[in-house]
Amino acid sequence: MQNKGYFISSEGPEGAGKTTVMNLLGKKLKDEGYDVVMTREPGGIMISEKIRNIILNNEHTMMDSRTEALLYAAARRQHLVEKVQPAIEAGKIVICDRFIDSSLAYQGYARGIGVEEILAINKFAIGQTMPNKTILFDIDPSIGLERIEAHSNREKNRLDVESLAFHERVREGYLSLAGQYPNRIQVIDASRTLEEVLEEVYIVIKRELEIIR
Ligand SMILES: Nc1ncnc2c1ncn2[C@@H]1O[C@H](COP(=O)(O)OP(=O)(O)OP(=O)(O)O)[C@@H](O)[C@H]1O
Ligand SMILES: Cc1cn([C@H]2C[C@H](O)[C@@H](COP(=O)(O)O)O2)c(=O)[nH]c1=O
Repeated sequence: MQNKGYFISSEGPEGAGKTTVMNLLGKKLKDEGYDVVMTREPGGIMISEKIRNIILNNEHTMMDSRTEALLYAAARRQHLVEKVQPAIEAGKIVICDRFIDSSLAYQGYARGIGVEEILAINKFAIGQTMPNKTILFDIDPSIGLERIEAHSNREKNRLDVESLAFHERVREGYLSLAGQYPNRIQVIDASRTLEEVLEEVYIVIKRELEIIR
């Protein structure tokens, strides 16, 4: 019998450690024999990476908030149909760095467009496909931004350079979503060491995988 596919998303403010931890998790699961696809939003496939470059370009300071929200949704749609859904249907585990909750937290809450409106355009984009489990890396945004300053060699993008107040609203938005969807969204304290965070995420995901397989 073919394995059932499983869809995991990781979420959280800038510099929370999502990419680092989920890459290590993906590697651990692959070593155990799981068929894992690592991907990210916005991006993951050519068209969506191109949209990513438009959204995050520091020169695009004039971008309207609703244009931004629609571009994220468009990138999500293409990535979903081209990469995520086929992998899930083939019985793979998909680990996606950010998904719909990023739009709800960043565009819905922090930009102030409203969660219901962002949900509506995203329902159009994704239909019924939602993550089975979402790991929310919760951290004080000032710590996350410090981590990026201190260690990360990646360039700061148009969203990174928003005010601290913006990033604090992002965090509040995420925590509110976690309250609304407690079965799907698992909050993890991401301010701890890398090893501690990885261990907790691993335990959560293994428990889920053992239930479905
Ligand atoms: N638990 C941790 N403690 C200290 N530093 C960490 C921890 N986790 C990750 N880092 C470091 O913090 C920086 C940001 O991590 P990472 O890129 O994984 O975050 P992210 O949540 O994916 O960020 P973004 O969404 O902004 O791309 C990296 O330099 C990484 O090595
Ligand atoms: C999917 C998605 C992302 N964002 C923001 C969040 C980050 O600031 C960037 C992506 O950069 P990362 O280094 O890959 O984390 O985009 C958003 O505002 N809305 C979204 O839907």
